[in-house]
Amino acid sequence: MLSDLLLRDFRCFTECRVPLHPETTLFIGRNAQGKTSLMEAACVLLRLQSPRTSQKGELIRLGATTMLVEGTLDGKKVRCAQSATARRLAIDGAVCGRSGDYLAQSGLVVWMDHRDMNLLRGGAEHRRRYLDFAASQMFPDYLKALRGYERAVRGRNYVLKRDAVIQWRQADAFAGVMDEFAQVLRDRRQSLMDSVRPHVAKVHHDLSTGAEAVEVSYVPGFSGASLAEELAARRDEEGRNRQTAAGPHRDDLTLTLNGLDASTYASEGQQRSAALALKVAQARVLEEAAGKPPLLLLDDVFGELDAQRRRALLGLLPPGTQKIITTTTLDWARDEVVGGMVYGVEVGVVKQIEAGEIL
Ligand SMILES: Nc1ncnc2c1ncn2[C@@H]1O[C@H](COP(=O)(O)OP(=O)(O)OP(=O)(O)O)[C@@H](O)[C@H]1O
Repeated sequence: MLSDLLLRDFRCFTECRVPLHPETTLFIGRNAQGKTSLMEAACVLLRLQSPRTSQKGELIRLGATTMLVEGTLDGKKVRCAQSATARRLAIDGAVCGRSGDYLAQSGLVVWMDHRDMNLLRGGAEHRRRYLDFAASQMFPDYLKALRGYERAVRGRNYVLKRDAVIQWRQADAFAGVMDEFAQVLRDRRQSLMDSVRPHVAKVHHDLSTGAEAVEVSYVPGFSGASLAEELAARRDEEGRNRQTAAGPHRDDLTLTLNGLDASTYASEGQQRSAALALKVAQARVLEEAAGKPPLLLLDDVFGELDAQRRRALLGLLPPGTQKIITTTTLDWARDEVVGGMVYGVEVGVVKQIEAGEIL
């Protein structure tokens, strides 16, 4: 459990310390007051990544040079300080030189927001990000394979584009490096989706009327035993297109509703339920893997749902899950957050709201 959070020079916050509730912490405020930034800080602290940006400099408050996020996780002090070029991580005062060591000890996270609809409607990169966010929390070797693969495929694409006559020996050398990483990524993503698939079907069944069947499948971006061999066999195509034709960077997920493509066939409400089901399934699978539920970060999700689906969603989350929720309106929350902590957020300042003020 993350029992408190300190932000210094993070986004619009100069300094802010917030005790968190073991179950439900709610941040309420108008748009652009800093609600999402608070949750983002929790995500950066536990996973060293933001679901909003890959540009680390964006997290640092304008005018400052370093940001700090700190918290108490299961009794341990975790700390992430970052400038535009360097990052310092520490657990209980001991510096962690390698992010892998830090991540192995920091907590698990599932993030849900309105952009989850992109899992259905958006390009394959959104679904690959879903795979990466979960798989990197389940498999210790995943991030190393992902970073290694991404570096190699970037290098190979550069070689394919660079010269009028392609230097195939160089391209093949990169393919050799990609091959091993690609096997790891495909195995882990397949194994993740084997665990996720039954949960998605079940959660979606419970969230909707029960009459619709949702199925999710993993579609690897290469099919044979060796990626290098597959690329060698597609040399003509790569020569024409000047980019790497196969590999995990082409992986995707397909979602069907009653056997039909959910991205085109499903209604908006059905797509929303399918996206929620994917995220709840992620939480359940992470809990199965770790033996304890992840921290759930729910950014303005509940306001968009009708009361029935809201209750259904809350009931489907792993029991005892710690949740941080943001909302612009308390209308829906009066019943659901009884017993939790509620904070008002206004231009980077956070103030606790007492129960009497809510009701
Ligand atoms: N690096 C930064 N330095 C200073 N301010 C920033 C930085 N990055 C973002 N902001 C500002 O922080 C404010 C809060 O943004 P945030 O997304 O957290 O708001 P929010 O309350 O979640 O809004 P919404 O309800 O619209 O999602 C915005 O005005 C944004 O422009």
